[in-house]
Amino acid sequence: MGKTIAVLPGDGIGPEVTSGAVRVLETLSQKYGHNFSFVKGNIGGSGYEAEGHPLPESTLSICKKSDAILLGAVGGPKYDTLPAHLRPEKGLLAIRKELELFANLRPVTAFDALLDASPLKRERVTDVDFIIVRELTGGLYFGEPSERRGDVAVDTLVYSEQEIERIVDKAFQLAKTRKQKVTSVDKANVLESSKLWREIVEKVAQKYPEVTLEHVLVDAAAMKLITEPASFDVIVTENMFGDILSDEASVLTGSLGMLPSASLREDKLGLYEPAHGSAPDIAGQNKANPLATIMSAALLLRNSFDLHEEASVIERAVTDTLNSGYHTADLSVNGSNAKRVGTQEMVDQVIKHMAKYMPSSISK
Ligand SMILES: NC(=O)c1ccc[n+]([C@@H]2O[C@H](COP(=O)([O-])OP(=O)(O)OC[C@H]3O[C@@H](n4cnc5c(N)ncnc54)[C@H](O)[C@@H]3O)[C@@H](O)[C@H]2O)c1
Ligand SMILES: CC(C)[C@H](C(=O)O)[C@@H](O)C(=O)O
Ligand SMILES: [Mg+2]
Repeated sequence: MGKTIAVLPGDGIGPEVTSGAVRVLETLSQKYGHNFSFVKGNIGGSGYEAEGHPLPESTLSICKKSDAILLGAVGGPKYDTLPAHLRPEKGLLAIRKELELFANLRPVTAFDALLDASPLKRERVTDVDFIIVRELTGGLYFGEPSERRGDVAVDTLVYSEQEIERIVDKAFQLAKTRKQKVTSVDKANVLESSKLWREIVEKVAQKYPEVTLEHVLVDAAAMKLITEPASFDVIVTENMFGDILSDEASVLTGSLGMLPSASLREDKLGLYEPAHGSAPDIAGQNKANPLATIMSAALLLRNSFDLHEEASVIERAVTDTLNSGYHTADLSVNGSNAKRVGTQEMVDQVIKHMAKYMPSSISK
């Protein structure tokens, strides 16, 4: 199958981790005879440096012509003095909005090899396997006005019924294929937008009688992620709550470098990126954990290309790599087989472990 993947490395560790994921995808493309082609585009601070804008027109056009998008990360202190509309993060928000990528899926899985890498007790993180469904194109990030008025600053939190309904429906659809439980997170004791959110969740839930629904206020949800993380299946929430809770949830897996994500819309085009940022503190040092981006590539194969076997080759190879003791410096792994390696060596190990699950010659 000829498929085009737009690759937007971005800033900081973005280029290091995306190049690793591209090597993984190239290996699969070759072994399965898929003929993937990769087209690079600029985004974020590097978009501004190369083309004067954090989301250049050329990048948007490449993405619109592609079958899927793989993104690294944007941002960094060297861009802090840019005017607000040229900041790297604006490029990321703009691509999500322009392409209507309203559903951000962030799976949180505790790997056996990393149960002691989390600061929580291993009993607590054993069996952690949930997914955060974060609304991605509404809420405080996009509401107008968002401005300064003298010594006052204003941001606006807006949600329409339709925006809530489509993300909540996505969450229930997913729950049907998993453990049949949805936890809706809001702040309905205070916010009007959350009251509407809860009403719509109740309405959508009626279509899915087989799925158990619970409502949890966001402050309590932040606590429960630590005290009862294995009790969750699908968590659905608005944009900013989802942003904050997903970084918190990453700690259960051992590192922010372990959390992949898929940003989806109604058709097959999707944008796949690690949940982490550009990690300026370790950029360019071959220290970044590439697994979140590699696992995002697996989500790309599953969601945009329906290549489930190929996706599971990646997922099994990641598990085997970790089981063999290989890990990057962000993961505290101490067993007798522990081997600390750099970004590129970690990618090499994943590719090595993929070999045993792939056909030895081109089969399609
Ligand atoms: N999707 C994105 O592009 C995205 C997401 C979050 C933050 N950002 C941007 O990134 C910049 C830095 O933000 P931050 O420092 O708050 O968050 P960050 O996620 O970049 O880093 C937080 C901490 O986690 C570590 N870390 C993150 N990813 C890692 C990986 N793959 N391997 C090993 N360690 C990793 C970093 O070294 C750092 O100590 C900011 O400009 C921010 O706006 C971008
Ligand atoms: C960089 C920033 C705009 C972004 C967000 O808040 O959505 C990031 O934190 C993320 O989680 O993808
Ligand atoms: Mg975030």
